[in-house]
Amino acid sequence: MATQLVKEWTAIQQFPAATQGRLLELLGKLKLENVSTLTILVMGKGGVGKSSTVNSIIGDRVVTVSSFQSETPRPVMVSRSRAGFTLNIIDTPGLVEGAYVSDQVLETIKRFLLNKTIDVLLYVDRLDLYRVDNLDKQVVKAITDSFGKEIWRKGMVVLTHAQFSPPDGLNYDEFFSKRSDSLMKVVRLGSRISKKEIQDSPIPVVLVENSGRCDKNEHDEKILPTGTPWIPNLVQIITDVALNGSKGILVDRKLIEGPNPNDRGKLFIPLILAFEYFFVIKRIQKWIKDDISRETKPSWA
Ligand SMILES: Nc1nc2c(ncn2[C@@H]2O[C@H](COP(=O)(O)OP(=O)(O)OP(=O)(O)O)[C@@H](O)[C@H]2O)c(=O)[nH]1
Repeated sequence: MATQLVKEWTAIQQFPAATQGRLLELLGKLKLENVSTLTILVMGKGGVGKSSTVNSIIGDRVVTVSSFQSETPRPVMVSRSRAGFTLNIIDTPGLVEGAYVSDQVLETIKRFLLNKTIDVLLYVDRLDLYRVDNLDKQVVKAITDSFGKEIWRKGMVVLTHAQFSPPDGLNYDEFFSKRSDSLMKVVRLGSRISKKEIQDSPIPVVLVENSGRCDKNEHDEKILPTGTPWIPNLVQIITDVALNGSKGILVDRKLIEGPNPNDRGKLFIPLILAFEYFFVIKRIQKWIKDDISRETKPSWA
């Protein structure tokens, strides 16, 4: 297995002093809790801003951002170390091809993750969209089927394009809450997590604005329309999820080669055949027999 190149996280110095200070504070908090490595998995549909978010967190253009569907559908892990702490971020290709979740892309991601432990899952989508549909549910379901329902205990929803003005004078907070509610519903349905489980351990929804034209505060930090500097806020919530007490997800062979949930139905095939035999075929045979016996024979027979 190729050794992962861990570079020094020098790009952290590109952040304004206030952001840098906050990030170092958060890394210190993780180290205090004996967490010296953090592996973040970034997943979602294509073009939603996964790679841009990875670049924003690192503070450098470490992965390619494209307005078009990426040409090399392979996951990439970026590793950076700072003061004895290692941050790994795994960027993955969009999960949707055409109108379906691509099994091939999923398989590539699973193989790439073999023997890695996922500490945090960033499920990325855009804020500036109005609808969720069955495909969103299928994407969440595919992640759940691949890594188990527990992955969502380490999950957070990241909404890009946060510097967006809702139409028709709609209130920003109201728009955000509607969008996050509808996405959370999809996450709940696709992950088979009950309402109660979500209430007990909510999945955080975090806003991100990767555009170079993002507004800044007086400390030169990129801010959300609400005024919150979003990079420290995002890393703060990543830290909270990392330290939330649930175990990280170890992607081992058993997990990726385990029973394909799509095969589960196959167990019922003998039962269905037996049902068909006794309740359908037998019944039809009986009807035919009864019909023959009831038939009046013609006089010449
Ligand atoms: N305005 C704005 N544009 C963004 C934001 N995030 C990403 N973009 C743009 O959206 C396009 C797609 O971004 P990517 O980061 O490549 O998206 P992706 O999800 O990694 O895409 P795939 O690699 O195809 O899966 C690029 O043109 C980005 O510049 C954001 O927060 N705000």
